[in-house]
Amino acid sequence: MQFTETELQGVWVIEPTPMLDDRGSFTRLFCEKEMADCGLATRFVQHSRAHSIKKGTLRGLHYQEEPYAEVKLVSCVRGAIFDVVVDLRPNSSTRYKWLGFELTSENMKQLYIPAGFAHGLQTLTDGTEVSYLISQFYTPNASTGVHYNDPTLSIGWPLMPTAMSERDKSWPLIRRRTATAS
Ligand SMILES: Cc1cn([C@H]2C[C@H](O)[C@@H](COP(=O)(O)OP(=O)(O)O[C@H]3O[C@@H](C)C(=O)[C@@H](O)[C@H]3O)O2)c(=O)[nH]c1=O
Repeated sequence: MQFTETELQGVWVIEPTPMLDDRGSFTRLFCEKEMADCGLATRFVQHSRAHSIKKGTLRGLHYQEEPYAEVKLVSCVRGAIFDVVVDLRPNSSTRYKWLGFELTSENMKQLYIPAGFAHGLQTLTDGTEVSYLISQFYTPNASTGVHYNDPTLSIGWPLMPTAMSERDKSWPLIRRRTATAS
């Protein structure tokens, strides 16, 4: 496995190293030791999977408030997605910066997202399946979000959204959220 930290400190791309032979391949997707050697979390308490029917489906941008903030290890096991992380850490020099990565069943890349980030994705194919390893239990009362089209972020989504939850359409803008908090 190849671990590469991105320009957002704490966000890593993990690329597999398939071992090929006449039968096909064998690919390690998780290694506690290799993760720990990079200083990454290794304890995940839930493994979830999301199926999206249509290309262009948009989910996010989600996170859980402290003390339920999650680390996520995301991969696309069928089809392809544009996977987005947004730095929301109050004291970060890259606060409100975002990055997008193409994760596909072919490239088997995984995105490691630390606590303090919002996460979202858009499907690039029909019939997409996304896998999440998550470090915290799902806590609906702590579960919140940021609007996918927030002008503070200006995320370059690749497609017009074709399907979204009502909840995701109605997340507040960062500016409104900050004003309410202060
Ligand atoms: C996220 C989640 C949802 N649910 C339930 C709540 C609801 O009835 C149904 C669908 O939930 P949502 O609409 O929140 O699903 P979705 O919009 O796919 O939420 C996911 O979005 C991406 C971007 C993430 O980063 C994930 O962590 C997760 O938040 O599943 C759980 O039971 N456990 C979970 O961990």
